[in-house]
Amino acid sequence: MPTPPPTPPDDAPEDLPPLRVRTARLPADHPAASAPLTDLLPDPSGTAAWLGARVRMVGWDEALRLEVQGRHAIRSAARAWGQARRRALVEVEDAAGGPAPGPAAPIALGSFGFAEATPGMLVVPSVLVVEDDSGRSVITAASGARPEAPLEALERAAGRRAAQPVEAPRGLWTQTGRMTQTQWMESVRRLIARLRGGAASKVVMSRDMVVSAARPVDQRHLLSRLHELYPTTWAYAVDGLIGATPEMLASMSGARVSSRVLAGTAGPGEGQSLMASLKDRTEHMLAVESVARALAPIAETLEVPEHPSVLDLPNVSHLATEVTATLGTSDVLDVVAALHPTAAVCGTPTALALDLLETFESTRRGRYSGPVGWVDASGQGEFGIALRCGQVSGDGRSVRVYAGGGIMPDSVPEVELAETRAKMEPVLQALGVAQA
Ligand SMILES: C=C(O[C@@H]1C=C(C(=O)O)C=C[C@H]1O)C(=O)O
Repeated sequence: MPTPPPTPPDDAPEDLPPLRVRTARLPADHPAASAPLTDLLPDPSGTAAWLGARVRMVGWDEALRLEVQGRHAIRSAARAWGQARRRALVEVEDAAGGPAPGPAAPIALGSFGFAEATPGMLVVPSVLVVEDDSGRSVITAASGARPEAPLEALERAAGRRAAQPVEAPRGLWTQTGRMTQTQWMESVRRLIARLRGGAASKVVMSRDMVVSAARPVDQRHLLSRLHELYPTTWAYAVDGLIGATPEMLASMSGARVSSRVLAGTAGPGEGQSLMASLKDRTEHMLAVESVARALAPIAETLEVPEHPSVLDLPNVSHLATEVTATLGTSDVLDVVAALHPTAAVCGTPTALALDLLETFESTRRGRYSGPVGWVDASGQGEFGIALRCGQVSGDGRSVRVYAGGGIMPDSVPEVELAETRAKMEPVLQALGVAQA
């Protein structure tokens, strides 16, 4: 299906046709009701997905795309989505059982750049299958015209899928990214010297590498492998950015928001050494403070646990703190705009860290370490931080893999490099390729 041209959000309002939406609950005896969600995706590319504990969704084709960029990108996305969702015309098919619980149609998936200059987007898929603990529903959407009936759209997708079955990538090779590992450690060493001189408290330095493939990588394979291997994370796919993040920026439900802050990393099962490490506890505290500070002006209540806990993952362990708040707003995008970038992915103080990144980090982050997630018709939603991910190129023949770590005055470059290698592992493992 053709992709509609991007809509400039600031002129999005009245003269554009409203989004039309149809939504139907998937009957329990429908074949698509029990298949793994990722098995419903029809094409090797164009995958849109969010797979987490609260809600899971997969989508394809595009009914609406709102592109944003610049200083207030996330705020303009919030405004444009506010207009689009309020004007949307929603038909609930088979409303006998009442409106479906969980997220309300229409739903957009979103992904924003780490840097202001990087374009970000909200996308409403033409077909979206949504699952929460109460069951599955199918939402179809179109701009202007009446969308296809939800169950018919599923059937058509099954035909496309049969013609293009999921394939594991073959013939992969790895290449260095913008810096070799040695160059990166040298840059970290110079940054540490600056931090010791008082230039900032913490800076999160990232690096990248490239996995190339003889034939286009099937996005469905990458997504479903990440979800299988890292089932306690949030697996996501938006516009070719595919990953499995353990870090929640903002999960909004009613006026309550929760944010899982991560900072401080060690090998799997080594959480106790993190709890005992002054360097990691300090690094973690800076990240928690940055979230608490961003939420305070918009919070009616704010709860920040005194001590972190340990999050254990197959590839690493992290110090983790769950910050919760009750807010005056109920729009997750407003909260995301207030929070990004946190010290977990940027540093402390933010402005000084950004300046030091200009000098020492050559990675073009794109949407890696930016917010990624979904927002529904009432502004509820979840946005994680796009970590443990790769950006699939337009032709599918390469995946740029990213990872970073918080650098402190007492960091050791070799240890930081090992940490980024461990953080690249999920995508490499899902693709089936060894570390360089
Ligand atoms: C920057 C990344 O991870 C972030 C940095 C961490 C750290 O420095 O200890 C831990 C978790 C994330 O907040 C990444 O995964 O690329």
